Amino acid sequence: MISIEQMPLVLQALPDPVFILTRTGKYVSVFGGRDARYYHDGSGLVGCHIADVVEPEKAAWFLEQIELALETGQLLIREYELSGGDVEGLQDEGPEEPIWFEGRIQALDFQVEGEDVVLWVASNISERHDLEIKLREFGDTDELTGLFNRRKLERDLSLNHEMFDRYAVPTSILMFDIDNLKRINDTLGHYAGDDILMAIGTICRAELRKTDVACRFGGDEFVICLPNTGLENAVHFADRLRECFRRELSRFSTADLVATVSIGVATTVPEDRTYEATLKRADDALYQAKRTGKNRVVAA
Ligand SMILES: Nc1nc2c(ncn2[C@@H]2O[C@H](COP(=O)(O)OP(=O)(O)OP(=O)(O)O)[C@@H](O)[C@H]2O)c(=O)[nH]1
Repeated sequence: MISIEQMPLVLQALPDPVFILTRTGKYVSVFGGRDARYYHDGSGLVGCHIADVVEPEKAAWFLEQIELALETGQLLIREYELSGGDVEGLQDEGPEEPIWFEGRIQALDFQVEGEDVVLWVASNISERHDLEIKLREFGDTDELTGLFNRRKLERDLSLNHEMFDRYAVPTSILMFDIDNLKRINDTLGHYAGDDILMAIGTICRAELRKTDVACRFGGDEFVICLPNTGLENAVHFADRLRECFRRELSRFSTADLVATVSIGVATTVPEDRTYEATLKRADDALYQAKRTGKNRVVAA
């Protein structure tokens, strides 16, 4: 057993910093943080309030988490970014660059100066965070829309083409492109264009079946793969989707600019030797939809 006198030495030796914070955000104590590769020495914060040393938006977020931990009594685990420069009162030791932290926050069963308190353990997870971002790049998801990316689509289309060759199960492909996005970007700004792309993702998630695969093919072009669906049903669905986009995207329209989509539809036929052939026919149909006035569906 270690003695009560040894306890402070143990706490000081902890690699991750441990804060005791009151409900109103006062730093009552700071222990540990000995891993100087990762942390600024937080000892200068004792006696300060979060709101006095951290910029207002972040301070409000910290106070919310403390409140939640006290209310629920549960262990809260939160990720956040903070750099030494975000906190006044830190000495100039520790890393310069912003750090991603995992905070583990737990209510304590005692009060300090008449206030409820929490224990806040802050671990540096920057390396893990960078790795997660890299993994996402190699993954199947398009970051902006949350839809699948081209890599995933091509795998699925290839698999579905095999199903067609073996069992004659047809797959339909919808290829669509936002109308007039260039002018919308130029008029309303690139962020408005991004909002439209994100709205496309949301609509697809709401309208598609679990077995359908929607992906951002690149830029403002999207592809939806409908397994086990013939041409007639695919065209019917495409038209419903086109109308849904027209309705939902109307909030981005101005007097002389409408955000709609044009859709080309193709279904596997025996002449399609590879999925690329079906995709090419969908692309040609999309081109026709654009040429004949936009905001329409054309079947290959
Ligand atoms: N905001 C935003 N715009 C993008 C993104 N990716 C591509 N674009 C823009 O989308 C436009 C697509 O070009 P086009 O398809 O030729 O232009 P369009 O105005 O949609 O023309 P039509 O398709 O003929 O209606 C380009 O101006 C790109 O810069 C993106 O991630 N965000």
